Amino acid sequence: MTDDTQQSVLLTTFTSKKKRYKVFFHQGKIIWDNERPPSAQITVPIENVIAVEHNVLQPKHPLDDPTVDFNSFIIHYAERGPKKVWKYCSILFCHTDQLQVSSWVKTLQNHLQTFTHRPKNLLMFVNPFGGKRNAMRVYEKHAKPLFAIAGVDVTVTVSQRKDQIKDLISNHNLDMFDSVACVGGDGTVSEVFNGLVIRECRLKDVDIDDRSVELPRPSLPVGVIPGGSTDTIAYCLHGTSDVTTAVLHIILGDCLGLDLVSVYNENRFLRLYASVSSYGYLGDVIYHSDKHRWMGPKRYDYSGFRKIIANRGYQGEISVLFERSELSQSKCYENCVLCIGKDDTETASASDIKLEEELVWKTITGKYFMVSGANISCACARSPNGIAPYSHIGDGNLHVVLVHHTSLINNIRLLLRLVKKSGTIEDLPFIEVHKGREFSFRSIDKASRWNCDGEVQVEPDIHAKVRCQLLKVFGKGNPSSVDESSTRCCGFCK
Ligand SMILES: Nc1ncnc2c1ncn2[C@@H]1O[C@H](COP(=O)(O)OP(=O)(O)OP(=O)(O)O)[C@@H](O)[C@H]1O
Repeated sequence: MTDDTQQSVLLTTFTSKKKRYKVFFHQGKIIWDNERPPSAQITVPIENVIAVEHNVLQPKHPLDDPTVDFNSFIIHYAERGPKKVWKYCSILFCHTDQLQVSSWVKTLQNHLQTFTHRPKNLLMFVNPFGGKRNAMRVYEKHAKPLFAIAGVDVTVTVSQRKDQIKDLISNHNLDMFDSVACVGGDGTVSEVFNGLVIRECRLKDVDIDDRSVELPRPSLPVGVIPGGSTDTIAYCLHGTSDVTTAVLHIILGDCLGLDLVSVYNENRFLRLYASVSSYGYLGDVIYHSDKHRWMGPKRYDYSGFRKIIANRGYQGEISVLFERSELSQSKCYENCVLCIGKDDTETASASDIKLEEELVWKTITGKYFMVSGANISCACARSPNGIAPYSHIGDGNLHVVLVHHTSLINNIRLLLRLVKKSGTIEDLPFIEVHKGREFSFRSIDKASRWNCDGEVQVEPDIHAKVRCQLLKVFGKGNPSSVDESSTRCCGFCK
């Protein structure tokens, strides 16, 4: 915000729904009294305002044109509600003096124009196949009207096949867009992320199969609107899988740097993932449940039950490139200092040089129920703490979670712990967690598959490497709720 816009002051008494309001605008905040008792004030930071416009009166006769009412204006804004959910709000103010109204409209619109980080031309992908197969309805009902109010020009593409989104993004000219978004589950988000990075490598002539190269950062930020079955990525970015919250974050334009993990076999690049790659139990579940998609999200319960009974453990050798520093028990919340510290490329590379010296490989061999490389906590509505509660979205590390082969009872304890609000799976005695930058896995004996962002990856022997904040995503991060911050607060985020 420029100094001029920061300094502007407005004070006018307006009417709204036959009630008089003293409305004040100063230092980037619009303030008015609450309509209903208790008589508190409503304060809306200009950063949360979506649009300001003169009111348009709808004609009494359908054949007449709507008319602009220069005596009233509407402020459209976003407000954080309870349970981490944001909601859309609006208020209409009227005044007998048109000059008063136009002065407010002009001043506020001038402020909004300084928010150049907000998307104007958005490329939107909708996956009609994922989740409950209602992504198009979700878009039409919850996203389209808000984008229209915000004046975002949205170009919608409905995917027709698996990998189409990835192919379109990686091979087409996207110069006319300033951002990309999707409505879908983790598989759809993963296609968008993979498409953008593959495209950037093509444009910058970077050999993506060479694990040692720095992968170039795509410039377009990505919006993630949940429309799948688990929606882990959306949940971890916003602390909720509420659609309106995700849409409002795209409109408001705040961005976070998200780590991505690149996965290779011995010779070439396989894919990038954003949430988790799991071998063993969850690999078996995704492979089995993919054949029962007709069941919808219930397929995970069905396959989960079948595969927990059938699990006999998988032998494997895991090597982790890890930091000597301790595994910090800090959760990743909004304004997380640990992630913000990695935001600046220069700072990141300086600390990288320092840390390179402290990085060491360790190798562990054993029999496992499940092996996971979690890039984020992987919390979702079903699992409020996720598989790796202390994994951060942009700190350049992943958490390798090893669940040792044990009894069926213990496996069930693990699943119950995953769905519980309190406690984490790390408290269980048969779980081992290693924080690292890279890991590789080699299967011994009978092999399972990997479940990468909810997609089947058939090659068992892989190498995975975290790419620190490779992408910008729309969001503010997971807001900490009172009970969470009072139990185990992030030492870094405080
Ligand atoms: N039109 C389509 N027909 C068939 N498959 C599609 C189509 N569009 C996208 N896909 C594929 O659908 C798969 C599932 O999508 P997605 O991951 O979004 O939903 P989900 O699996 O229900 O959700 P989640 O991953 O959150 O559990 C992805 O692999 C995606 O590539």
